[in-house]
Amino acid sequence: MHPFLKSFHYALKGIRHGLLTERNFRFHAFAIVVVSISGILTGLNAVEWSIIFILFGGMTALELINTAIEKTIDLVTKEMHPLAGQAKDLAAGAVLMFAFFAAIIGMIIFIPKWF
Ligand SMILES: Nc1ncnc2c1ncn2[C@@H]1O[C@H](COP(=O)(O)OP(=O)(O)OP(=O)(O)O)[C@@H](O)[C@H]1O
Repeated sequence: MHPFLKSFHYALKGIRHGLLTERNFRFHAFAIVVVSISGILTGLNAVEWSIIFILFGGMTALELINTAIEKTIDLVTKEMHPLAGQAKDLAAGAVLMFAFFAAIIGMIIFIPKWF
């Protein structure tokens, strides 16, 4: 297989693994479907769709990175260690920060169109 196709294949394997095993990733995938249907029904313009797609990409990418960090820490140590806990909490905090601001942006885009 061509090296480029190989990396693409591994990346798809990672996304598939996330979908099959990570509850949070499945939640984000579900949210993408719900927001996309709402966007179609609401009638967003090109700029609004572009912002929404950036949020979809950012949110799912961050969730996958968070999972990768969790797995790396679990590989490095099975012991309880304050640094391991902090690293996991920081990665989870990064996801939460993005999700919080994504929700605010979503409200800024959708709410004025509904009322
Ligand atoms: N090796 C460790 N040392 C210290 N604290 C840890 C360690 N592993 C996990 N923790 C603490 O427990 C929390 C939850 O850990 P972890 O995310 O691995 O469990 P989980 O509940 O299975 O998460 P998820 O459902 O997202 O897979 C971490 O955020 C961290 O605070």
